[in-house]
Formats: sequence, C-alpha cells, structure tokens
Amino acid sequence: MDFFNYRDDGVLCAEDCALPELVAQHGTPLYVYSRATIERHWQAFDSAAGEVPHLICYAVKANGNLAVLNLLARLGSGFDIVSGGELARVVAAGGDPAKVVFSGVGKTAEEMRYALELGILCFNLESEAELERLNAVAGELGKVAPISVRVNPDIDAGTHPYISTGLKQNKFGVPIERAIALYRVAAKLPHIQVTGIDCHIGSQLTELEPFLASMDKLLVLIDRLAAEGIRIHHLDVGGGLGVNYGDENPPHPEQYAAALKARLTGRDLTLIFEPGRAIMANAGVLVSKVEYLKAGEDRDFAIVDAAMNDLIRPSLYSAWMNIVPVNKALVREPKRYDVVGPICETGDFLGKDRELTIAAGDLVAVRSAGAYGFSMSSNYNARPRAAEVLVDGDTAHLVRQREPLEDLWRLEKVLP
Ligand SMILES: Cc1ncc(COP(=O)(O)O)c(C=O)c1O
Repeated sequence: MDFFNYRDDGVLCAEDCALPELVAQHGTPLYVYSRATIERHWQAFDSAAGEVPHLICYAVKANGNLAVLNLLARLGSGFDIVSGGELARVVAAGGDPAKVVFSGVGKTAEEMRYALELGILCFNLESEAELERLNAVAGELGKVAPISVRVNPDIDAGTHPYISTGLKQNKFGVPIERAIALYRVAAKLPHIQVTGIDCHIGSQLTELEPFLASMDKLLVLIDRLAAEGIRIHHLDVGGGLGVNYGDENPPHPEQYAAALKARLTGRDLTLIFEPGRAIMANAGVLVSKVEYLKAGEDRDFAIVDAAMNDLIRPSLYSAWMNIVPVNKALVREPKRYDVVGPICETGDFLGKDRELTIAAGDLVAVRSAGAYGFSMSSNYNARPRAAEVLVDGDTAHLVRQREPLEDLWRLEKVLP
C-alpha cells in the first residue's frame, strides 16, 4: 500500500499533490517521495516487533536523502550504514550514532576511527582481518569497540544473484563454521566487546523460509557461544524483506516479525532489523517526460528523459519496474514500447515491451523507485542527477535540487 493514487480525473498524485504540478515546478526527471508512506512502512516494522526489545536500523544505502533520514530519525529509527559517508549523512540528518550499526566488508581504518569517535552501537564484522584492524584502531583511541560477527549461513535466498549475499560463494560475512573461532578470539581482545550476532542473506526476498532457516542457524550458534561463556545481547537479522514491484507478494512485516519472534521465546535478545527497500521502494516514484516515440523495424521505442544513470535497477539486474502514464485520461492509442533513455548504451532501458497509452510530451512514472533509485544514480554521459521532492499531504518540499551543470566539473581542473 502506498500513497500514490490516481485522482478521479485520471491524474496520478503523490498524497494530495498532482505529479504534473510538481513537474511544472521542478522539471523532469524527478524523484517524488511520500512522507506518509515512509512513516507507515517504518511503523509497520516497529509495531510488528511490538513488545520484543528491538531497534529498526534503516539501511541508508536504499535512500540516503537527508530529509528521508531526518524523518526516520524523528521516529526514533536507528541506521545501518556501510561507509563513513553514510555515517556522515546520518549525523547531518540528526540521527543518533548510538543507534548505528556498521556493515560492509571493506571498512577502512579511517572509517573505523570516525565511527568509534561518534560511539556507534555496533560494528558488524565480516572477516578475521577486520577484527584485528578494529582492535588496533580502538586501542589507538583508547576505546572499546562493540562488535557482532556477520555470519554467512550459506543459505540460498532465492533472489537475483547480484543481490544474494548469504551463499558461501558471496564475499559477505564469515562462514558459519569459522564464526565460533572468531568469537573466541574477539572475546579475548582488549579493545573489543562482543555484543551481538548478525546476518543478512540478500535483498528482495519474497519467502520467509530463507530468513527462518538462517535465524535457526544463528540461534544454534548463540547457544554454543553461551556454553563457552560468550554472551550475545542482540540478534541482527539484517534487511532483505521484498516488496511488490509487480505481483511478487512478499510477506508483510507483521508475518515476518511474528515468525522471527516465535523463535525468540524465552531468550533475552534484542532484535535488530535493517530494512531498506521495504521502507522506501514503494514510497517513491521517478517521473519522466516522453521526448520521442520512435518506430523501429522490430519494435517501437518510447524515448524518455530519465535514463540508467537515474535508475539503474532495470539495466543492472533486469529488474521489472512498473511504468505508468501520469495522466491516464489522455486519449492515446495503446501500444507496446521499449521504454529507453537517452544514454549511449544498449542497456539503457527502464522497461521492455510495455503496453502504454502515451504521446510525445506526456509524463510517465516509474513506480517503486524510492529505494536504490537516486542512491545508485550517477553522472554518466554528463547528466546532472535528478531533483528529489518529498510530499507531505498537500505540500511538496524540494529536498534536493537538480544538480547544477557546473557542479559536474567543480572538482576538476585543466593542466596549466
Ligand atoms: C548488510 C545489509 N543490511 C541491510 C540491507 C538492506 O536490504 P534491503 O533493502 O533489501 O532491506 C542490505 C542490502 O541488501 C545489506 O547489505
């Protein structure tokens, strides 16, 4: 459920704001987010976790716009980060570093220092070498670093191979057989404090079973650690809950959390969730203008002014994302199109073989684009990144302006 609906006159709105009016003000391509949807999705996790001690650490990589992070911080959210840059964003948005978990396989010493100085909640460690480095860096600062080991449970999450992270051939986490040994070492290090255990098996998961299977493996590990006197205080189940782009029908956070909670009875564990997509995907659309309709020999093309630099998911993962006309009352002949951007790559498409009722000059919206849309955008082909608008009822706030062209070379210089 989201707050993007057609008005009676056939115009698509974000909450109470008509998309054509936002475009008239801010142009295209334009990302539009709904505050009510973001808040409702976050609250769905919070209320699903209910009475179990828990913390929702929103995955900043899904959408790191400051206004989005700020809304979530105001709800009391924590954050899952994967770089010093994301941590800086959280701080700039008013987030609480004490509610931050730090994931990722390649944390630099500098990033570790920064996070230790801010006093984050936990480092989710992904290798033996990282543990060694963190102990040394914390030692230099005279601090103790709280850690979880990110366990790779070797479970097939049944998702696209590029966004599957819990298989032994993936770079993520520590193989479950080695995790115990790593905890033993960690427990003895002077500048490390074992606090939790962590796992994240992939993204856009549409079944509960892989989550539960990996949680079961982690619970066995927690018991084995307890038997050795190593106490785990929190269980970080990662993110990964899928959303509807079409008819995927993933579990609702309620079902997901209920299944996890059922396994925690009698245990003194805080649950940490790291949802990204489930909060943001359906809280945003990407609005674009049809520049040209072009008849090909083999197929017809709708050439729009958004491209793979604005939204790379279709090109990168062959992801299917729904593309709809912004005004469905306009009288147009329905036709099938490949919806493509202006970038000089054959892989530059937003959708293939889509039936659409459009003409040149019309607006289309790519739905479910709130997560991994703007955050994965680039300047390829010297295209400025799109503006972002956050709608709150009948008020639209420009939360990031379109990148001015001169910003594209602001950091460059020519030889004297
Ligand atoms: C460690 C970690 N946590 C959380 C997430 C967020 O995942 P999602 O957006 O699928 O909820 C990711 C991305 O897959 C991740 O790598």
